[in-house]
Amino acid sequence: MNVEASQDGSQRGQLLFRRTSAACNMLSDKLQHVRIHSEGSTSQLCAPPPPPGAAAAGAMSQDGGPQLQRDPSILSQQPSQQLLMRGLTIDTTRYPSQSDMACTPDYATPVEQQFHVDYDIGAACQNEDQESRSPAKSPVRHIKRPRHAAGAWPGLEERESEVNSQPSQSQSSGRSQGDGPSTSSKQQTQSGCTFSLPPVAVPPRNKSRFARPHSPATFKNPFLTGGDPDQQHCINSSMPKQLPLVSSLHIKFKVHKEIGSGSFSRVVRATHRLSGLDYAIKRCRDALRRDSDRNRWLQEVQAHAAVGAHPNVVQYFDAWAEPDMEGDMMYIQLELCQESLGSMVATTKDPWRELELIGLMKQMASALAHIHAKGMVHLDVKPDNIYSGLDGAYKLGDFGMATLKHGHWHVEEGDARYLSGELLQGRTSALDKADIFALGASLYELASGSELPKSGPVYQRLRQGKITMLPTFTTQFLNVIKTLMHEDPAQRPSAEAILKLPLCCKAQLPMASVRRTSV
Ligand SMILES: Nc1ncnc2c1ncn2[C@@H]1O[C@H](COP(=O)(O)OP(=O)(O)OP(=O)(O)O)[C@@H](O)[C@H]1O
Repeated sequence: MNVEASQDGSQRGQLLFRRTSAACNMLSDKLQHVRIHSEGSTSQLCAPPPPPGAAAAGAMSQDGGPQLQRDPSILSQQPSQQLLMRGLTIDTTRYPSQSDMACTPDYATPVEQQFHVDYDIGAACQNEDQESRSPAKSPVRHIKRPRHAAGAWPGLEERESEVNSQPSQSQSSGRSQGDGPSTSSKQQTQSGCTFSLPPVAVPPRNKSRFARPHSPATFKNPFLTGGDPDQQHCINSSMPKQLPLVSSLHIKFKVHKEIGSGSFSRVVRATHRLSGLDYAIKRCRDALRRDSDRNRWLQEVQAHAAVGAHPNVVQYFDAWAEPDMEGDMMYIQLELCQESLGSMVATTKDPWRELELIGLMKQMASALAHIHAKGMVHLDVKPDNIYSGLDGAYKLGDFGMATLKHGHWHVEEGDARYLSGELLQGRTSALDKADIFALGASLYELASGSELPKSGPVYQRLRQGKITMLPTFTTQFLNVIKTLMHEDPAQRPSAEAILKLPLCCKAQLPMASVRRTSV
């Protein structure tokens, strides 16, 4: 160490700073057993005696770190075995002998101030080039330290302690003695000073401790594969369960208010945290415990997903299941719509105009034509399941009853008010026409402004296609409704045929007339 300074007291702080930096150079890099000449005497830097002697003579610095002291009386002694500085172990037995040392006298600093070492050597070593102002060329060879994220891998501490417990490498190059930045967390200086680098991120060895959970099952969607009945029921209670700490719903979405509920589900408006888009998230009312309930939900998801995108179908986006203490919570992420026509009718008493209803018929026929073309049927068409979309179109939703047109699956009965006569009799040969009957019944309900009966003579008459004439509607329109509700399913037009009816062709799509309410 080569320090030149006057004895001017104002420069002592600077000197101390320089000395500190220079000491860092020495300690981190090269030998350094330092002899200091001061006030005509020679003293040797050494470690304080180990405990219990350490308790005496201010062996510890204020922050608890050990403090190096001058001890002229031990000039002739061998250096102590270790210097302990801020957790760094400096093995002084590896130091060169005193005769190897080249030290520069320090005439400027009072003895007490010299080498009051309570700085962080590791940090100082990193800044060695910036900090040191010694005119002597620094013999430090730079040790490249890999950038890392400490603790980036679980088990890193374990790995680090493994590395640190290895025997010290011999002093030689000043470069890392390890096998590359990915494995070595210990560095040696030329002097043999050994200090630990912060741990380098390496994958854990013990993979079993970090084994991934089972991958969930991947289901075949029978609505896409043509309806192999064996594929219909796939979810069962033996699926692996892992209770999530936080529901994906709250991880992925900011949940706002509930916007609706049905017999099986609750629906909330939620904002996707990443995209900022709003969705309707449909969640089962209670955790599902029975396989039959899980499969009913799965069938709805698969049917809705298989339908794909259509401007008059509520868009399906995603679905997931989360194990719960009680069973399984199921979620479906859907296009957000305004309220359903059913609840709109209940809240606003405005009668529907013919043009509005023709527009609705046309859009629902388009949705059904799309669904039927996919070989599927909805089987739950009703005002409660028709939504006015935010884009100004009507949307058919709720595919909980959807099934295959020509499948041999069990057909569940939908809402009795919209159920066709043949389904009541258990005839399922023309399921697509049951959707057409339900559409006719829905239009008639909106036109009449009163709820359809669930039973009784009027109920039976409607199943025979006998409807009451409504004065505010044209005969042409009412005849179309009568045809849709024809007793014989074969006499009902297909969804495609409805779109070609003169009434629909004449009418402009009254998209702007979609009744809007706030979500
Ligand atoms: N995509 C959506 N956008 C806005 N609101 C929705 C949406 N889907 C459903 N809702 C609201 O949630 C309510 C319940 O939804 P849905 O009818 O699908 O549930 P459900 O349990 O299947 O009902 P159901 O009793 O007919 O079986 C609807 O009446 C509607 O008010």
